Amino acid sequence: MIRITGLKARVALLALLVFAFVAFLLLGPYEAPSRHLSPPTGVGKKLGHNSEALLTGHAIAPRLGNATAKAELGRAAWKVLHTTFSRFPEKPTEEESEALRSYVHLFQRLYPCGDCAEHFGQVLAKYPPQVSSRTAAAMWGCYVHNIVNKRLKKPEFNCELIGDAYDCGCADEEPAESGKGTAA
Ligand SMILES: Cc1cc2nc3c(=O)[nH]c(=O)nc-3n(C[C@H](O)[C@H](O)[C@H](O)COP(=O)(O)OP(=O)(O)OC[C@H]3O[C@@H](n4cnc5c(N)ncnc54)[C@H](O)[C@@H]3O)c2cc1C
Repeated sequence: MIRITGLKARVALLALLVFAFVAFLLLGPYEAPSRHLSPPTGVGKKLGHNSEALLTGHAIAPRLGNATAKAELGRAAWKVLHTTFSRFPEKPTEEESEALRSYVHLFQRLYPCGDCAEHFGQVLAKYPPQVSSRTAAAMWGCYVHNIVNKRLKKPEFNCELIGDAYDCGCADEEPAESGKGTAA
């Protein structure tokens, strides 16, 4: 047993006990922190019922919101890719062909959907980008998109129609303004 002697030590001990008692009254009993982080006040309100999964790092991919975002991203990405091919020169320089090859490989590496990017990487390894001409690039793009379609059990696209399918509306010449140059 510890014996406390001396007036100063007793006063210090008393002060410590009073402090602990006041702290208990103000803060309540001590709780060991939970292994799971709880959302900071207000976060749950903003993020809805997924907030816990988001903060603890659990996958939220199976949820509908995420699947929808993945599909939207895919549609937009394919559109950019196919339209890029449709605007590529029919007779590219070596440097232009190299630029397209790099673009496709970087597109794959940086694609924001990780599992999509991983699978597309395997497709690229088997079927490297065809960059010798606009037609070659467009047909290649159609072919690899069909591989992804097949994997996702989506219908095959008829690649003979690819030529008309991707007109970005970004013609080189500006359309003549109506009324411009006409007699008053
Ligand atoms: C590189 C890449 C990899 C992907 N990998 C995955 C994945 O692993 N898992 C996943 O869930 N999602 C993946 N996606 C998304 C997926 O491919 C679709 O974009 C998404 O599911 C939406 O499909 P959708 O039916 O609206 O049509 P999309 O496949 O997005 O096609 C959009 C439009 O393009 C046209 N089209 C269809 N096929 C072709 C073709 N062969 N050539 C030219 N035009 C065509 C059609 O008009 C179609 O409506 C990937 C997307 C990209 C860009």
